[in-house]
Amino acid sequence: MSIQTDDFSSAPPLRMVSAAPTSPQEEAIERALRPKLLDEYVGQAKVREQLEIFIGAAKMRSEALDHVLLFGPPGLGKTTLSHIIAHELGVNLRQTSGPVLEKPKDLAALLTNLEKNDVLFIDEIHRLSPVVEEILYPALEDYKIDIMIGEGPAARSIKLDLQPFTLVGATTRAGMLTNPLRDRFGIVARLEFYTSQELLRIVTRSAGLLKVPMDEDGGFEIARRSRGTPRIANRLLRRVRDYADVKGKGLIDLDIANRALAMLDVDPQGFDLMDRKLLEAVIHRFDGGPVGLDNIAASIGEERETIEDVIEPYLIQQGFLQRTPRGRIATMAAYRHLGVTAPQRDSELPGI
Ligand SMILES: Nc1ncnc2c1ncn2[C@@H]1O[C@H](COP(=O)(O)OP(=O)(O)OP(=O)(O)O)[C@@H](O)[C@H]1O
Ligand SMILES: [Mg+2]
Repeated sequence: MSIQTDDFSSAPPLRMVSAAPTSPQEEAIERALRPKLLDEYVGQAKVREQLEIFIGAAKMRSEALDHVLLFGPPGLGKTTLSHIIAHELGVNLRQTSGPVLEKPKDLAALLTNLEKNDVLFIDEIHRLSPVVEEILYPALEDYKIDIMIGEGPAARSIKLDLQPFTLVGATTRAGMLTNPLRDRFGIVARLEFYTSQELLRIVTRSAGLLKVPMDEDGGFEIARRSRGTPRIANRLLRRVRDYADVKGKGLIDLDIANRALAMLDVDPQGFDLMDRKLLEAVIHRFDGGPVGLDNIAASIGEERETIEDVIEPYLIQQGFLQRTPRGRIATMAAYRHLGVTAPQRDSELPGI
């Protein structure tokens, strides 16, 4: 089927519930709201319990913690957790990211500056270039690197010993890591979407830090419409606070939260315009699917990667979309949510 994309070519609206940070100010606020201790880190019980034990053991033996891979959709707390790990270990954290490390010497400079048992955090580790990744293998395994000095015939390779250190790698895509890299992580933690109760604890804590008056019903409404994502919960809290200040008396209660979230186009399920656009496209343009990712991307004018990393995981987790070998399928829940009557081929339709 050929797809007309013209009518969707306008820039996508700024996503209220986009999971990525939208501005430098937002990043600064995020830093301020970031929990610093494992005990303050809400949810992810399994990951927390494991880390508590492994961090405790490493400290007891004065060893470097084993390398840690954190993966999961954006905004679930990977960067936060990497800072907590360094803090709990009582060591320095050096931070960089896959795309920033262009040359082997960029990584070598970082590695040789690490002190004993320090944490090196590499965000977007699936985007490391192959030549940089090569340097990393012996560093991870034996705390050694091999680097080339000089050029041409005079070039020679030298081996350098490193201090023992912990690599914490973060990625939204564990599937895009090469096998040799993945195999070098002793601790692999998958972050899950948060429950509404967990998000309520997070927004309540944030409201306290930001000195925003909020009652429990108001907080819960924000929590349950935050796509299971702390970053979105904190963002919605700030926008609902603006609404409460201007349209109300400053207190975030259920009524204010409902009105503010409706104004922000976040629906009762926590879906925003892009979520609805995706579900509508699958249902109306592709008869409910199965439809391939590229066709969806062309139809709604979004990058394939954004759909895969940001939009789709929550829709799938909530049971509105299914990923099958033949493509994406809208479930009965999606039809119901959009108020569309499902076609008479129920036997083929998955879901409830
Ligand atoms: N478990 C948690 N408890 C409390 N707050 C959290 C938790 N996880 C995340 N947050 C809050 O959510 C915000 C976003 O988290 P963070 O930046 O760690 O996400 P991320 O997974 O690194 O996202 P990205 O993939 O975009 O880098 C932080 O400012 C932090 O305040
Ligand atoms: Mg991050």
